[in-house]
Amino acid sequence: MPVDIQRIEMDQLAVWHIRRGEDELLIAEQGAQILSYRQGDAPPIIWLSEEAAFQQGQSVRGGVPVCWPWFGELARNPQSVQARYHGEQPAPFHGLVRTLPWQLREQRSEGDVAILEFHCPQALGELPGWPHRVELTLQIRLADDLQLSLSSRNDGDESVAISQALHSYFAVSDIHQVRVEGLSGCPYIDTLLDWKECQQQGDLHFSNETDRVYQQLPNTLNLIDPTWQRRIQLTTRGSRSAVLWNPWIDKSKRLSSFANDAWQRMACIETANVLNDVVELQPGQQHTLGVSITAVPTGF
Ligand SMILES: O=P(O)(O)OC[C@H]1O[C@@H](O)[C@H](O)[C@@H](O)[C@@H]1O
Repeated sequence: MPVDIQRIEMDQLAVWHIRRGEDELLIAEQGAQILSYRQGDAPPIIWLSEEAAFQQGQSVRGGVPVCWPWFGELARNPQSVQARYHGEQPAPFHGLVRTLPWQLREQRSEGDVAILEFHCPQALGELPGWPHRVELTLQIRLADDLQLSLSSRNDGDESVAISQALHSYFAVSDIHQVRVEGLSGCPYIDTLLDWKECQQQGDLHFSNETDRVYQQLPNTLNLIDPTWQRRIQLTTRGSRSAVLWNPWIDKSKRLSSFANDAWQRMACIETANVLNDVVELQPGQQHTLGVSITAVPTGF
């Protein structure tokens, strides 16, 4: 199967365009952000907003933004994560690296597998208000599945605590029709019910705004889409937590680069290390947060 890797420009952003047979993957160098992923002429697997803007210094809506070295609002993170930030500016939502220039360190194909590795030079002691040295890399491996591995190695001489997520937006036929399997029995925090602790019973169906932090997860989740006759399977590494998010009707109107009705076409399952699953790295220690994403046809 032929593999072709090319650098293109999308408005202000440098983007890597990878073709593997009929499959297509787009990755912006800024934030090492996957923008979209599709296999052949099937509907996309990773969703990109129709209103996405490709501007320097702005996170692109959709794809897989990297949230690091904290996830969401810093003040909601464990004290160990909060204590690492000493910035004068209010702490940005979802951390410090999603709008930074990352660098492509390596691109190669091994047989019919494409491998690209990005790193974030500023994480080595130059992030504003975050005076730690971490070698931060994202390896992207495109085979029959898409594998993402976000590695952090503490190159400093003090321990460092981080929360993080691969904030993946998945394309769905209709949010009302899909469900997430694999969560049953797991505890979760419902951020929309004043961060109440709850427990999942059965599969998750979306019927309202959803913004939950699931914990103690197994390493496989499935997003089942009967209309598109497929399930998207996520197999994770180095993670026991995930954020499940859909903004629904009202919040959609407040989001940047997001059509008012786009909530019907996407669902986020964000492979994470958050709350009691945050990562503490001693000097020299490394952690990899990984997810493999694959679409499996189902016969309904
Ligand atoms: O608009 P942003 O910064 O990309 O965040 C999008 C969403 O990201 C999710 O991870 C959060 O749980 C939501 O609360 C948030 O709205």
